[in-house]
Amino acid sequence: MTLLTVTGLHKSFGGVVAARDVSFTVARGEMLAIIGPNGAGKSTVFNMVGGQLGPDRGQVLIDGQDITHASPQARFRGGVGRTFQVAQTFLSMSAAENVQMALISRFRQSRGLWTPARERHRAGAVDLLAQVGMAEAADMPCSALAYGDVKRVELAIALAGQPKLLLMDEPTAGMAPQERAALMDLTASIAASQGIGVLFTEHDMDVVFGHAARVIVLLRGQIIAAGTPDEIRQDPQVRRAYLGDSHALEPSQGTGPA
Ligand SMILES: Nc1ncnc2c1ncn2[C@@H]1O[C@H](COP(=O)(O)OP(=O)(O)OP(=O)(O)O)[C@@H](O)[C@H]1O
Repeated sequence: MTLLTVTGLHKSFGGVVAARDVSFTVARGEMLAIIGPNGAGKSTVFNMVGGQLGPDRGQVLIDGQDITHASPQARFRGGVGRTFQVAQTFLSMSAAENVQMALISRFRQSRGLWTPARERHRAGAVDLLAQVGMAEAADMPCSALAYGDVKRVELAIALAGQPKLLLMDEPTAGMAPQERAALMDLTASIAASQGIGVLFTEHDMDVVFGHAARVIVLLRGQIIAAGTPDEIRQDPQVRRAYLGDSHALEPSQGTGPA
């Protein structure tokens, strides 16, 4: 069932057309990757879905609701969540406290005002940490966690907002190959079991081909191919777009799909 519908998005910066008539959909539970060479327009499209950038024309619908001109905050309330980079996690706070902060912010108007801050949403936070395999580390400061574990906490923080659509910008940047596969396997299984659509940008082709259900390829602002990882890997136009870097489309040894 379709969750996100993007139709005819267009954006130019001066003379540069960064996105040209971009249309695609994301279904509930589906992992969709946006790829393309440097400057292809990935961030531009991603930010028009997230609300950080307004399109010149085109439309973004979530669950049939037109959010084209909604602020990032309004989109968040409408079910568009986003994972944030490690810098925005409070490293001195414990894993549980970080997730509690996200829950407090989600429920801020209504509940728990008589509960001491330390206990507020503690159970909910531990439950979310359990979903990402981090319940045991609930009371450890994030600064003491391995990088891959911080990424799991970030995923739990994003899930605290109960997103229908999760936007992940380069989710595995800076991670070791085995950690990348584990994080993306976890994301895919949570997305499938909770019916969350995931839209992600990624430079690592092992992550893309191993974990996306579908891939769209941008070149100079336009979608030149859309399909399953196998279809994309074989597509002559895609291979030409990556010319000079065609090894990028081949799986690297020992780090392929889990
Ligand atoms: N704020 C801006 N002002 C001017 N030009 C911009 C701006 N943002 C993007 N562009 C241009 O739009 C085009 C698409 O950029 P975008 O960042 O979306 O590509 P990308 O695929 O995300 O690239 P990368 O993989 O290098 O991050 C590029 O030519 C870029 O220089």
